[in-house]
Amino acid sequence: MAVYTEVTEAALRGFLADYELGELVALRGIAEGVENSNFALQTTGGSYILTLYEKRVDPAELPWFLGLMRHLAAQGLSCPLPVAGRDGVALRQLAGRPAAICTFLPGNWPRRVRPEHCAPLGAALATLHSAGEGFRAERPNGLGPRSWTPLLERCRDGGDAVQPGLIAELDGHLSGILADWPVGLPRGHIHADLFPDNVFFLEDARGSPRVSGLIDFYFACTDTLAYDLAICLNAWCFEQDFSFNVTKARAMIGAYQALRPLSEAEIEALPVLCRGAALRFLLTRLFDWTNTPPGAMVTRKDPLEYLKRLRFHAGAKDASAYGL
Ligand SMILES: Nc1ncnc2c1ncn2[C@@H]1O[C@H](COP(=O)(O)OP(=O)(O)O)[C@@H](O)[C@H]1O
Ligand SMILES: N[C@@H](CCOP(=O)(O)O)C(=O)O
Repeated sequence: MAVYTEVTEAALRGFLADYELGELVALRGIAEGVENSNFALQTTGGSYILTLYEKRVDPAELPWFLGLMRHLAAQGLSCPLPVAGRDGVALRQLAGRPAAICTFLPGNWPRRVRPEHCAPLGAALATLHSAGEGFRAERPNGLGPRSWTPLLERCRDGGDAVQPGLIAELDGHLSGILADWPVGLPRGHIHADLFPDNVFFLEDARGSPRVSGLIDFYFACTDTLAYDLAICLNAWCFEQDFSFNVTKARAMIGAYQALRPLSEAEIEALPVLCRGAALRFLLTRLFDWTNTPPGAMVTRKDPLEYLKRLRFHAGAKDASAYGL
């Protein structure tokens, strides 16, 4: 569930009075999502998304996220555009939370990823990376390699209850990844969570999917560009039995490279970037799994799905495992 904070009609009407969006028609809570409370908002002016930022997002970072989305949208990327109130301010307060209204994007995220989704996704990722150029402010990756040791420490007590021997195995992966982690690769603003549920598609007249929008920029940060590709390889290219689908990977990387060719160093680093990306999602999922009291407002996801991915990457000798 992802409506953690309820909004009364009176509070919403008062909030909307500060915008030029017309009158309230309907507000519907959106069950999907993990981090924030999201609502589909309809006014006489159109359709929007209202987001109330919950405790896991640092309010001090919201201007950076909203600024990045505004920049990307201005570059022509289809992403939510924060809507400003009459005073020009987009980040406001509602029901005791920081809140913003963004434009509504059409399309649906793919419940089942097909190879045909992967080329448009690769192209959208490369477009996002180049659209981010020129947005001056940087945001360090709070979930980058330096965070993984303390995160694993915080999972140490409960981890082996999830799977016996898990912590020792993760200790081994973590030290290997940190030892091999590349430095000096091209950097820029990355999405850092571009999972299928954050990418909307529409089908063209011939039934081929095309990306209609990218959402959920609240993990975005300034980091290694190829690491974003590694996150997508993890999130899009494994089948339900956790076998790796190299056809999907080839399509994704090929379309990415058509817009932003990878350097030799980036290609060489791909296996360790993929290992790191798998470990990052494993650790945050494991943390939520082991540290979330029953009834808390966090949607838990299975950490072991990422252990299977991590083992695949650990066995990859070089980038040929990804079809390169
Ligand atoms: N700009 C948007 N346009 C259309 N739907 C959106 C938009 N933003 C969010 N949504 C809807 O809200 C859901 C949750 O959004 P998301 O940003 O992933 O939440 P969270 O940050 O809590 O994980 C999405 O799956 C989608 O259905
Ligand atoms: N993609 C992450 C969880 C973050 O969820 P989101 O709804 O904010 O994309 C994972 O799968 O662990």
